[in-house]
Amino acid sequence: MSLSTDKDYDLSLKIEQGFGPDGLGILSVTDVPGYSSLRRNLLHLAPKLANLPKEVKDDLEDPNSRYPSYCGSNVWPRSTLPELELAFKALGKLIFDVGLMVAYHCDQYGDNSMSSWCGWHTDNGSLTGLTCAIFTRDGEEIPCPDSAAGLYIRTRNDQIVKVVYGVDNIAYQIGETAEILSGGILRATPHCVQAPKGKESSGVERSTFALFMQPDWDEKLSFPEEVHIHKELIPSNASLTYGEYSEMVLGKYYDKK
Ligand SMILES: O=C(O)CCC(=O)C(=O)O
Ligand SMILES: [Fe+2]
Repeated sequence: MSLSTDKDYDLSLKIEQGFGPDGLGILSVTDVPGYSSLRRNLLHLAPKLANLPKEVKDDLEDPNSRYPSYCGSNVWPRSTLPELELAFKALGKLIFDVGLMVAYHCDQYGDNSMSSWCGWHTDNGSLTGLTCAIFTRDGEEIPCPDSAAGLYIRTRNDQIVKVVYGVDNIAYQIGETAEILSGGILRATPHCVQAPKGKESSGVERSTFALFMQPDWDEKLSFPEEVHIHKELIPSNASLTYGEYSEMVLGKYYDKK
């Protein structure tokens, strides 16, 4: 695979083992211009830093940041090893730039392309009734040009499955409230909608109808001990009404971004 970029790199990605389900989860990138010398420059400064007198090194420590804190200010040995800052930043920037290119290639395996029309989510109510969608172009119904497009769900054992049902069927999907009310026996169905891809797909529209069924606004929900959804929002042994629960979830999506 080769990584293309707006920069002047022509990189070949040497995949030792893929990132995929059977891979080791690591890959190596070769032939990055400038990398060898930046690597050597920085790594040879490490023993020099380690061999500085203890009082100098103590000054470089920041216990308040718990040493690796992400948001603390950097501390550089500017008077004793001035070249370290530049070497550190130069190598870091290069690894970051290449990492962005790797991330771009990873995106095709992630949610980004799969959930292109509607991102992964679970519905908030109890059950969602869904019609089978129609596809149109300029108002005329057409067969969907890409058989991979449409609704996908994630099963309990983490399989991604395309949902197929007939035009005369109504599909019902489990929502979060059914999970709560059933004490976790039913599980809210994670789902997303993938847009059609390819040349044939330009101008294609998809229409469907989703009917969300939900408890009364004031109905009390008692949450099971173990909640799988929105864990961070729900205090333990919570007793909230459906309305309070819905407001909390909507707040998470819309207010706290
Ligand atoms: O478009 C679909 O088939 C599903 C829509 C959906 O997930 C939703 O509206 O919550
Ligand atoms: Fe949905």
